[in-house]
This record gives sequence, structure tokens and C-alpha cells, in this order.
Amino acid sequence: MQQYHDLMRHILDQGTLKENRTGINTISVFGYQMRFNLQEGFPLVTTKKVHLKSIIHELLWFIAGDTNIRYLVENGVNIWNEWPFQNYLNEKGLSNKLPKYSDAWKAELQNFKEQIITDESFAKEWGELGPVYGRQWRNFEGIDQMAQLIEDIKRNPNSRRHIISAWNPKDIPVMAKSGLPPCHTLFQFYVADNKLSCQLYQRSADVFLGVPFNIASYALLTMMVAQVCDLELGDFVHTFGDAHLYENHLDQTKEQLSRNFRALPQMKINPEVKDFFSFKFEDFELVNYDPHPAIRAQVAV
Ligand SMILES: Nc1nc(=O)c2c([nH]1)NC[C@@H]1CN(c3ccc(C(=O)N[C@@H](CCC(=O)O)C(=O)O)cc3)CN21
Ligand SMILES: O=c1ccn([C@H]2C[C@H](O)[C@@H](COP(=O)(O)O)O2)c(=O)[nH]1
Repeated sequence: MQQYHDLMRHILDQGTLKENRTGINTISVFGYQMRFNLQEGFPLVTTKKVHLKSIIHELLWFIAGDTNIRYLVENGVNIWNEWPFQNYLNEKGLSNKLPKYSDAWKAELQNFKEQIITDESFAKEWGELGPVYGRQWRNFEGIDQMAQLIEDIKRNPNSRRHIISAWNPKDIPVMAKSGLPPCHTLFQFYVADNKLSCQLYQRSADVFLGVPFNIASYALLTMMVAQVCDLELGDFVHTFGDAHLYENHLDQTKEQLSRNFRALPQMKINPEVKDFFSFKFEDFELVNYDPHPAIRAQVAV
């Protein structure tokens, strides 16, 4: 995890102060790359505890083509709630009464979450994020990119066209309203020496909160694709556009940088699963994860 710490340090040393739509400024750099050899262990950050359960459920939710937060909330995953919630406040004309990040806003967010679980029609109306990742991966203007990718890797591993794009220009304005235009914009697979590698282009990266999730998610995705295509593991290459630290994450970042690395855990996947779309939560087991304690931080909405 040296590489992740190098990225945080690089931003602290070289980053430029920038404003953005969230109201919380960042320090940011443009263009950066990390590489993780997936044979060396599962790249889950060890200098703070990362909630892997959220990552697995989120990935299965993308793969299922789901775009409503209800499945996530039902499974205790709360990382996507703030965006449909803010949209709900805006539509109901409540956003002035409940200023973002205030205690009243946080209390109302809890109510919103309860209603998503208990009231199916409320979830249908307000829990929908629009045509985000799940939609674009499984139904990009009628194309199931994920199913095609798996078939193409099996049939023609040497191809240089193993790409999935979540960036659908037609849908960007709709996504901007209820969710977010995709941050993990495009990814490509590569097969050499019977090993599968994956590279992600991430246009915008919240390095303290989002990036540990993104690394683990794409490492897991690569392992799943490798298993169903009968390939060994290669590298996960993580390429960034705007990589930033929010100003209210700087103390947490320094705290994390003061901690020592620990050995990487291993991810065990049920070897029986050979159909990419049949993976279930129970098919994944993380072993030997011994992280430092979690570090809390507020997500910028
Ligand atoms: N500003 C921002 N940063 C992000 O990382 C981000 C977004 N927005 N919007 C969409 C998704 C949602 N993601 C998120 C949202 C919240 C956490 C978060 O709060 N993580 C905490 C607790 C996680 C938990 O316990 O489930 C953490 O300590 O990692 C992480 C990723 C990643 N994305
Ligand atoms: O998987 C994700 C999703 C989102 N982020 C971060 C990156 C930015 O801080 C925000 C998105 O805001 P934009 O104004 O649309 O760039 O969310 C992430 O790091 N990882």
C-alpha cells in the first residue's frame, strides 16, 4: 500500500487548492498512476479499516444492472444515500431549510433511509440514481457491455478492444441530477502470459474516502473475470484525472500517513462459480485482514 500513501503525500506536497460544486474545497493534482500486482495479495488499504462488505455489495449491484439504492440500504450499505437524498430535498423545496451537512440534514437523511427500506413505492420514486454504472455496464443504449466483454476475453484474449465505458454523453445531464456522472469512467482488460490485467481511468477521485473503495472494487472485478475466463491474475493499473483531497480530510490523511503498513489480506472466491452473473455475496471471503482502526470523515455531496 506504499503506492496509495505515495499518492496522498504527492497531493499534500504538490496539490493546488481548487473550488468545486460541493462547497468543500480540495487540493488536487491532474494525472497520476498506480499499479498493483494482484498475485501479491488483495489490495485493501491496511492503514485504516475499510468496509469491504460495502464494496462487495456495491460491485454485485453494478453487475446486476441495478441503479436503485434500495438493495444497498437493505444490505447495510450507506455510501450512495446522500445523492438521491439531496435530490429529494431539492425537489421538495427543502434544501434551504436543511443546509447540507447540518445536524438537521443528517437527521432527515436517517428518515430518508428508513423510508427507502420500509416503503417500496417511496424507494421507486426517490431511491433511483438514474442511468449510472449498473445501467451503462449492462444496457448502454441496448448493449450489454459486461456480457460481451466476458465472451470477447474468452474467444479472443489478445484483442486490444476489451473496453467498458460508463461515460454515456447522452445520459450525463440526467445522472448529474439524481446521482453523479461516472467517476470510474472507462476500463480495459489485457491478457498476456495467461494473466488478466485491468486498467481503470478515473476522471475524478476522492483520494481519502473513494479511492480505497475503488482499488478494492476493481481488484475484485478483475479476480471475478479471471476466474470465469480461466486466467491467472495480472496487475490492476489505476490511472487518475483529477485526484484530490478534500480540505476536511487533511487531518485524517496525516493521521493515516503516520501509521505503519501491515501485510495485505487474501481474497478467497468460491471456485465453483463459472458464470460471471452468478456470483453472490457469500462467494467471497477475505482472510488475514488486520488493519489499523477506521478513520471517520464526512463525504462531500
Ligand atoms: N465526494 C465523494 N466521494 C466519493 O468517494 C464518492 C462520492 N462523492 N459519490 C459517489 C460515491 C460514493 N462513494 C463513497 C461514499 C462514502 C464513503 C464513506 O463514507 N466511507 C466511509 C464509511 C463506509 C462504510 O462504513 O460503509 C469510510 O470510512 O470509508 C465511501 C465511498 C464513492 N463515491
Ligand atoms: O467511485 C467514486 C465515485 C466518486 N468519487 C468522488 C470523486 C469526487 O470527489 C466526487 C464526484 O464529484 P464530481 O464533481 O462529479 O467529480 O466523488 C470517487 O472518488 N470514487
